[in-house]
Amino acid sequence: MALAAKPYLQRITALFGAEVDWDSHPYNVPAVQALESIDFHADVTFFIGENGAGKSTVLEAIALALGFSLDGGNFNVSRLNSAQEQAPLVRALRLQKSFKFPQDRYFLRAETFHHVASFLDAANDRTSSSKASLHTRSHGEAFMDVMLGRLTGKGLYLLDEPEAALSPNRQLAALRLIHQLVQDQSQFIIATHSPILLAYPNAKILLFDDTGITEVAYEDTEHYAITRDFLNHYPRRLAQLFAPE
Ligand SMILES: Nc1ncnc2c1ncn2[C@@H]1O[C@H](COP(=O)(O)OP(=O)(O)OP(=O)(O)O)[C@@H](O)[C@H]1O
Repeated sequence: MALAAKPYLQRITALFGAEVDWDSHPYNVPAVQALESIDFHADVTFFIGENGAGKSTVLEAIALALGFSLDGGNFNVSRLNSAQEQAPLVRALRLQKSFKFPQDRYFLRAETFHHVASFLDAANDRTSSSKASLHTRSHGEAFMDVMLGRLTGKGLYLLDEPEAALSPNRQLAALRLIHQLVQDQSQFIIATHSPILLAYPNAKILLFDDTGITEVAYEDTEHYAITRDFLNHYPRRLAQLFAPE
């Protein structure tokens, strides 16, 4: 049987040393405390969970361990970002990778997208569909430009809440793009709250919560259940929400 190129990132294992202070960030986050290992799906792995559950903390540590900048972007941004601050969790992570390197890599974060856009403008790296400065585009347009224009396939892509900038319609477009890139030998690891993105077929969905990190089925996620219930019954749910105590 031929060896599979994907997943490029197969597994992370956390080895915590005796020096770890479990009372301080990031080790006081329950999902980090419970982190032993994560096996990634060859196509798409999602990190989900409440705000503050630790999704970005773990995704960021993986990104840094892979050589990305904290700000995100590709490896060019990483190399030119000398102010790289090493997150402590990185030191605990061991990465198990495929024999094959991805041809493309990108760490896309809504939070720091402004910095990456500035870097790309300064480098005059305007390969986006608009060919314009990313700063003259809306947040969502610029985010979509990066996804459409810079993710070139056969890649390993880490996305942190990509939906933050995207309309529901653009989230559908992002889903289609993710599918095209998966079919072109790409792997995604995505932290998200979007019930639209989470619908990606056969993805591995990992729920971060107080008990640790567990795999869940799409229709068992709160994202699916709450959104579906609210949209189907929103007048009643609004009345319940706004009722006096
Ligand atoms: N630099 C920091 N110093 C101390 N605590 C931090 C720091 N960054 C994050 N935290 C805390 O760590 C916890 C996990 O944060 P993280 O950003 O990983 O959550 P998240 O699951 O990505 O949340 P969200 O869905 O809101 O983005 C939170 O309680 C947060 O307040």
